[in-house]
Amino acid sequence: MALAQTEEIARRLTAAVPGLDVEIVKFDTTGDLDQTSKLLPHGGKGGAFVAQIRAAVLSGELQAAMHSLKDMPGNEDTPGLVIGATLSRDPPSDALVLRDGVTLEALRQSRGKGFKIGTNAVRRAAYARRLFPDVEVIHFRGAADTRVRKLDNGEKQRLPDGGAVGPADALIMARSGLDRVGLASRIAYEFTPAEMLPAAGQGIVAVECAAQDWQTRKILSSIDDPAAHACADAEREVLWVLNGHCNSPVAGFSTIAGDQMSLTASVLDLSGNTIIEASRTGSANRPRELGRAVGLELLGKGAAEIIERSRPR
Ligand SMILES: NCc1[nH]cc(CCC(=O)O)c1CC(=O)O
Repeated sequence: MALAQTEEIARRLTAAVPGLDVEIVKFDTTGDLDQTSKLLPHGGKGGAFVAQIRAAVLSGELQAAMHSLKDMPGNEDTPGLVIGATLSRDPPSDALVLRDGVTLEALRQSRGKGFKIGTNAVRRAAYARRLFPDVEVIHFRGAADTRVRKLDNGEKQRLPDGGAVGPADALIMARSGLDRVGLASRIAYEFTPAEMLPAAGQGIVAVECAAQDWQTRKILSSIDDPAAHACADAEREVLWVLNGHCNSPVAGFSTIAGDQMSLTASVLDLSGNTIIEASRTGSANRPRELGRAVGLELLGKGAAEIIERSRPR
């Protein structure tokens, strides 16, 4: 998936800047190699996948780095780096993938009783428990195609403690991720934002570069999508205000209509029993202001306490 996204950036750059020579450099991060452990020991999802690549941009070894915006920590900045471009947003929704023989109907009617849903995202797990209160959510990770293969083969997922869970009956995954690896046909159902609010930045590919590398910044600005960038700013401002961490179920999703932007964000506890939501509309030209207002409203409703309870120590 990461390679597909990077190739897309390269395609857009070559189209926008005639004569530009783009070389793609692949990184095997610790996070990629370790498919059993939870991601937290590496410093969280962002820590695992992002730190090594960022160091290469800061040292000048790379001019730019591709990130899924959703995976970039929203509660801390990397000094010296900026997001030089965000590509136009792919569909931000989460999707349900089922093994042969399972139907959405059966899941809904049973309230999930007797079924196992695989995901490693705390936000998807919390929303899954709200939608299907009796379901068992199991830890499931790996590349998108690997996860689907494990589902189809009825394979168990190994856990860091040596145990195993599964097999899964269903998975919840990003629709955009499934699209990018050619598995869109496996989408049995696409959750609406009302059912499962997307993660901040979901579906947006970001290109990061050195703040002082003006030449690269100029080149990247030619592939920047201002609407996606504004949504990214609004949604990430919520994370910033909440000091949200990678183990906290936080969602944030904005849309633009004309000169107005609407932003909804939520904070859940890990069980999905508690949910706090805030929704506002404001000027699309001031996305951070809107993000700040929504974030502060969530704090006013008690979001910080829920977030701190799930913070890894
Ligand atoms: N954590 C992995 C990851 N990072 C980005 C996406 C795809 C969605 C996106 O582009 O935001 C995925 C897969 C998934 O969440 O199922």
